[in-house]
Amino acid sequence: MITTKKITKTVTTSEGQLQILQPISFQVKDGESIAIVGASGSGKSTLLSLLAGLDQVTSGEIFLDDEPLHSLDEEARAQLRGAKVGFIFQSFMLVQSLTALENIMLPAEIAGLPDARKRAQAILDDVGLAHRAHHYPNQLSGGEQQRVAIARAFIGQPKILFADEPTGNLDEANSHKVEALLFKLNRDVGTTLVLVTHDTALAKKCDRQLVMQGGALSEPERTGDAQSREAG
Ligand SMILES: Nc1ncnc2c1ncn2[C@@H]1O[C@H](COP(=O)(O)OP(=O)(O)OP(=O)(O)O)[C@@H](O)[C@H]1O
Repeated sequence: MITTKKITKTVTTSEGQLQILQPISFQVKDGESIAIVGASGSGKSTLLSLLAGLDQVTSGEIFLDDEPLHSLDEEARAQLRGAKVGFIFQSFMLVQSLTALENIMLPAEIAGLPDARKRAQAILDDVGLAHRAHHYPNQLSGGEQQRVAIARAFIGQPKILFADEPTGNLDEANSHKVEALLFKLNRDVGTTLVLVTHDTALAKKCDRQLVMQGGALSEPERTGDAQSREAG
């Protein structure tokens, strides 16, 4: 689903060029769940932005579902994101002037999918919030807002979902609900999951962890859960 070949990122600062990602190569299989972990400033969010096509690599190659992201311009990357990619952010990023239902319908309407309202209602039901359809984001708790954001990300049935600290703003109970939902959708819809997280419990539930250190990837670490699944 994702292949990166020696991707790097260099930014221009007032003190000159700064390489924030060293050459990084790895693969993510179809349907896999991956946690990108590492200390603050190690380059996790930068890597996620490149993988999701939100930003462009300085050098190297990235293939997303066989499409060469590195050679696409912004418009083509936006088109690819619209067709195949879902996003979830720590800060939910819901449109405050739209209800929960309308927020979920929005990407389906933009994509011109038929029955946007019906689909949105069904998925709102899936995330356990049918009774909140006509509430605005500021009338919902953080956990509820993140479940709306997950519903919005999944309405287009993305092949791959990127999440930056999806449980970062949530208490333990809500984190568990959001986690359960992400892995349920990963299983049921077959969506590949790529998460950046500081939450070690969430990272351990993924098939694999990619550990970032100083802008580079240290050896991928096998998770206990994945190993015991294999053993069992
Ligand atoms: N546009 C930029 N200009 C200069 N430095 C940058 C830029 N973007 C990122 N950096 C630096 O690159 C490094 C990696 O940043 P990044 O946000 O990817 O780290 P992170 O691992 O996601 O951190 P955190 O866990 O704190 O969110 C940091 O030292 C950051 O300050």
